[in-house]
Amino acid sequence: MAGGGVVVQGGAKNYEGGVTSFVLVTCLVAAMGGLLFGYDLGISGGVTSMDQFLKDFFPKVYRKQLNKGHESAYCKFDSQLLTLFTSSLYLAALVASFFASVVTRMYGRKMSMTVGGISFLIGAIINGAAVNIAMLIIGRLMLGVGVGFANQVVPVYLSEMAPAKVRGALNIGFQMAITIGILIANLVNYGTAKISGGWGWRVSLALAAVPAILMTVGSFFLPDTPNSILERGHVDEAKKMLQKIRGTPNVDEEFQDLYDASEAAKQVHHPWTNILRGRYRPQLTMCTLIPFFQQFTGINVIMFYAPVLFKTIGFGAEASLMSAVITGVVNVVATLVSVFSVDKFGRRVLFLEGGVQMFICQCLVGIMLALKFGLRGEGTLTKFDADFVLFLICAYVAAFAWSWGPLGWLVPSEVCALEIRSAGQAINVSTNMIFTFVVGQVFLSMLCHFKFGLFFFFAGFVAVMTVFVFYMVPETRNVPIEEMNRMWKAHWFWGKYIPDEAVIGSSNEIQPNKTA
Ligand SMILES: OC[C@H]1O[C@](O)(CO)[C@@H](O)[C@@H]1O
Repeated sequence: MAGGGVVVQGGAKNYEGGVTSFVLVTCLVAAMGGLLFGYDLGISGGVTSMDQFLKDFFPKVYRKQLNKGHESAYCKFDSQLLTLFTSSLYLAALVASFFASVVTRMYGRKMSMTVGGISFLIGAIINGAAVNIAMLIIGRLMLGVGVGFANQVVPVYLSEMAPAKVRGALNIGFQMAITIGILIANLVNYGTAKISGGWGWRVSLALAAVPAILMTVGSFFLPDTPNSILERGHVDEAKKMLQKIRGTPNVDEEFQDLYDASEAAKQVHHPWTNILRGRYRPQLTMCTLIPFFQQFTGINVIMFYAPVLFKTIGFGAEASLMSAVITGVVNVVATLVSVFSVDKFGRRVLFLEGGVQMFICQCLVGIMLALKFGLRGEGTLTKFDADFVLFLICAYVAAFAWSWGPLGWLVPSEVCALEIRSAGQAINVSTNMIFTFVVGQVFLSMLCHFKFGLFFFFAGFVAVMTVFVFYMVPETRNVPIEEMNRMWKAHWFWGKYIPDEAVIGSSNEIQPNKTA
C-alpha cells in the first residue's frame, strides 16, 4: 500500500483565534530573512558572467571564454576558483547554522535574526569594496554566516507564530522572500551590467546591504514566539504573547499543548543525541533527505549559473541576463501558486506533480543539448531552439517553485516537535547548505565533463525523490505541530518507530487551569 498518503484528520485540533494582523506583520518582517538569502543566490551568477568582473578577478576564465575556437562550449567557464566565489558562502552558512541553533534555543529567535542581519551587512560592504579575490571570498563568508543564521531561525519563527490552519501558507513566506530576493538580484544584474566603466558588479554586490538592514532593523521590533518564551521559562509572558498573536484571550487549549510540549522538551538535555533516538527517526530522515533532494533537483544550476549557462549555449550577454530575469519572474509567480494551494491541496500533491514536471523538462533539455551540441560541445541554437530551451527551463523552475522549493523548508520545520526542533532545523539547514555548496562547486566542471548528460543526471535524482515522497512522506496539511506524532504513528512504515506514549492526548496534564 502507498502508505505515504496517510492523512490525520480527526487528530487536528481547531484552536481558537485566527490570523491576526499582528501575526501577518511579524511574519512579513521575519520573512525578510529569506530576502537576504535569495539576493545572494541570485546575484553571483550574473556577476560571474560580467566581463569586467572576470577580467579583474578571473583573467584566465575571461580569456578562455573569448577563445571560442578551441574550447568546447561545455567547458568555457570551468574554474574551481570561480565556483568557489559562488559556493564559499554556503560553506560558511553551514558552519554558522550550528552556532545559530544554540543561539536560537538559548537566547530566542529574535537574537538570531539580529546576528544574521549584522554579519550580512558586513559581508555586503566587504564585497562591494573588494580589490582582490581574498576580499571577495571573505565577504562571501560573512554573508554566509548571515544566511546560516537567517535560514536557521526564520522558518522556525514562522511555524511557531502561525495558527495551524495557515501555517503552510505563512511558512512559505520564507521561500517567497527567497525567490523575490533572487528576482531582485537578477534585475539588479541586468541593470548594473550596463553601467559603463565596468564597476557595475560592485553595485550588485554592495546592494546586498539593503535586505541586511531591513532584517537587522526589523528584528529589533519583532516579538519572540510563545514557544521560545516558554522554552526559556517565562510561562505568563508566553501565554500573554499567545493571546496577543491569536487576538483572543481564549487560548487555553493551544497554550496547554504548547506547555506540555515545552515540559517534555525540558526533560531533554541533549537535543542532538535526542534526535538520533529511534522515535525521532522519521523526523531525522525528513530533515536530512528533504534538503538533500531539494538541492539534487539541480535548481541551483539554474539559479547560480543561468546567465553562464545561457551564454554557454550561445545567448548574447544581454540576452543571458534577460533570460535570468525571466526565470526569476517564473520562480516568484510559481511560488505564489504554492502559497495559495499548499493548505488547500496539501503537500503531497505539489511534491508529486512538481517532480513529474521537473523530470520531463530536464530530460527534454538534455535531449535538445545532445542534438544541438553533441558530445563535442560544438554547434549553435536557432532562435526557435533557444526559445524552446528557455521555455523548458521556465517550466522546470515553475515546477520546483511550487513543490520542492517551499516544501523543502516547510515539511522539515513542521514535523519536528519542540524538543528536537532546533536540532532538526539545524540539520535541515546544514544539509541544504552542504549540497548547495556541492552543486555550486562542481556544476561548472560537471557540465564540462558530463556535458548534456548532466540534465539526465539530475532527472534521475528527481525520479528517485518523487518515489520517495510517494511512499515515505505523509500528508502534514492541517496537523498541528503538537499532533504530529499521531500522524507518524498512523504511517505504514514510520509507525513502528513511535511509542504509544509519544502521541499527545496520553500526555500528563500539568496545568491546574487546563480547560480542554
Ligand atoms: O528558488 C530557488 C532557491 O530555493 C532554494 O532551493 C532554497 O529553498 C535555493 O537553494 C534555490 O536557489
